[in-house]
Amino acid sequence: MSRAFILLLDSFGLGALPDADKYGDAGANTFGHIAAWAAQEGKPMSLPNLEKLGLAAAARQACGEWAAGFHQRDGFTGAYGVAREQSTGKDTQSGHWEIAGVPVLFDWGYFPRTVPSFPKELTEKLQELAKLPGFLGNCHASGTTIINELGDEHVATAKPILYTSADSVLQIAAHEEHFGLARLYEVCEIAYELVKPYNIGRVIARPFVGANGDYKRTANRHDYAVPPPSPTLLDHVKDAGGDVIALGKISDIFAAQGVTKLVKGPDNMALFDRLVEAADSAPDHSLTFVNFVDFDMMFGHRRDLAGYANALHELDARLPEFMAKMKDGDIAVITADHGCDPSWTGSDHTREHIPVLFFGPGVAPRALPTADTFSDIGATLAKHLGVKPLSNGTPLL
Ligand SMILES: O=P(O)(O)O[C@H]1O[C@H](CO)[C@@H](O)[C@H]1O
Ligand SMILES: [Mn+2]
Ligand SMILES: [Mn+2]
Repeated sequence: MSRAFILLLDSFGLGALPDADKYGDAGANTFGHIAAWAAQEGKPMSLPNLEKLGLAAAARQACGEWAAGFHQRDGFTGAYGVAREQSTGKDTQSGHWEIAGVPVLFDWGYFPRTVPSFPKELTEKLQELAKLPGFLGNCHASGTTIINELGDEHVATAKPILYTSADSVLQIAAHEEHFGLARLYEVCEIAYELVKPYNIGRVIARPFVGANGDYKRTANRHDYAVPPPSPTLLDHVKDAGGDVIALGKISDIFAAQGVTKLVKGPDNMALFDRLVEAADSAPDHSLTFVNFVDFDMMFGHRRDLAGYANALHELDARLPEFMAKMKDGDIAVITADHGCDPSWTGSDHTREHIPVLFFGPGVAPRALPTADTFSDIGATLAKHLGVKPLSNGTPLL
């Protein structure tokens, strides 16, 4: 058997990158600040399985300090280190594509922090083509906050809520029942075509339900993402005849390029169930790639330290279940795509190192040098699977 598994904890950064000051993120540290908060609260974190793989030692490599409550110096079972981002952004697509061998070296388009945030030509055209009465929002916002602020007016007027963030995104929130889910998707498809000249990475449909100032997003989010500009690890595996199993939002992030099987799940633990199933059934020469989105969406952006810590504990507790399913010749890596420090100002991502924790029956435990690009992860897996080498990155093992 020769299979590969990528377990990506969306936003699980291990400390600011050397260039973080350019992003307003000098000193950001997703893991470090969660651990410090937990220790201060008198309930220090314990992630025995991740720590054994080298998580805490890797975090120390990134930021020079032990995370509060963590200190394992030997007895590791994984090959551990950290990686620096070569892409110019700190967004999900840049992080994932770079891991898969395609760093984003061009600049994404971003919408300014003004109100309105979107160019008039764009909103006018969208209003006309989608036959809408107008828009609400048209600003930078946190998605959960803005639906509660503007939800009543949206229901009353049928004007969708348009917003963006520090990412290269145009997000459209609308009520699933009053506005209609199919209608929201239709508006997003039109918007996806219209944002092309602005070099925007994704249009995201953000359906919600509820009434009277109390609204909640549903699991029917849909991302309309631009495809990676050149072949990624996923394409290389698929081209070599291997299965590429995308769990959670992976298929959206790669615009389905290189994906042979897509499995969604409502939350981290459901996705972990799907991962364990994939470990059982994925064929030889396959790549299984899972994105655990709750870390970012539910806790990082929401600046919820307790929720993030709890989600880490939950994931750590289930790792042995996955490990028990690994077969000879399998390799897995635990990593992330960027940071989203829940102690940081604002609600956006933070520019950080990501963890690189390789493990599996044939992986000799060791410390790895800091990787200069996330692509070293994909390059390592391409080598392991014996597929065409990636155009970026050097194998770490
Ligand atoms: O505040 P919400 O809507 O969750 O937005 C977040 O989700 C988007 C996509 O991951 C990012 O751009 C980020 O801003
Ligand atoms: Mn992300
Ligand atoms: Mn995010």
